[in-house]
Amino acid sequence: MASQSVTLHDKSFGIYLPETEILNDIKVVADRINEDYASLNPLFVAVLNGSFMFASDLLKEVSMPCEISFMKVSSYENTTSTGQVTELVGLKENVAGRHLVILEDIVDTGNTVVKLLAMLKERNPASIEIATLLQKPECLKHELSVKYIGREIPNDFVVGYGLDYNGLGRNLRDIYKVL
Ligand SMILES: O=P(O)(O)OC[C@H]1O[C@H](OP(=O)(O)OP(=O)(O)O)[C@H](O)[C@@H]1O
Ligand code: HPA
Repeated sequence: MASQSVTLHDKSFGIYLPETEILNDIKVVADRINEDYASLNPLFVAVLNGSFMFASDLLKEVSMPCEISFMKVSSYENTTSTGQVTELVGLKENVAGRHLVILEDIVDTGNTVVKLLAMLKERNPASIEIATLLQKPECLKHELSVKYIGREIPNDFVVGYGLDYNGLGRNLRDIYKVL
């Protein structure tokens, strides 16, 4: 049973999406990916740190042969995007000719995925799509087509299920929003 509220650093958060709903959303995304990539041996590129839980639960529902690797970029301090995406931890795989699916916990301004798309496109993959657990459509600053979206949410800062507030909250099984 999820706690109704949590306090992290100086902020309180109330329950927003229980784990059961998160897992249902992930199953719907995974079913679509299973259909679209049945014979394509996709390479999932999970964006650290936040996407680790989403990547784990999504991959358990993916039924075709596939691979996964991880990249790390960072753009957030406190609860606001700096607009700068830095700290790339690279991908070792040769992605030329591969079908890539970027895995994100959340697309907010879109700064992170736009930068990642540019970095990855330079390496000539056969295709690139984005799968995100959450998207905040009101916050998007880029023309961006996100093919797989678990759920659209309003512009509230959320934590849990991999998402953090200054490092804390990633371990929560459920998603909470700032009160
Ligand atoms: O669409 P955007 O406005 O770029 O926001 C989304 C990104 O911000 C968060 O990552 P962050 O840079 O905070 O690193 P983290 O995953 O380590 O928390 C989140 O995990 C996304 O990667
Ligand atoms: O709402 C959010 N919560 C945690 N990390 C984030 N990164 C972008 N938006 C968010």
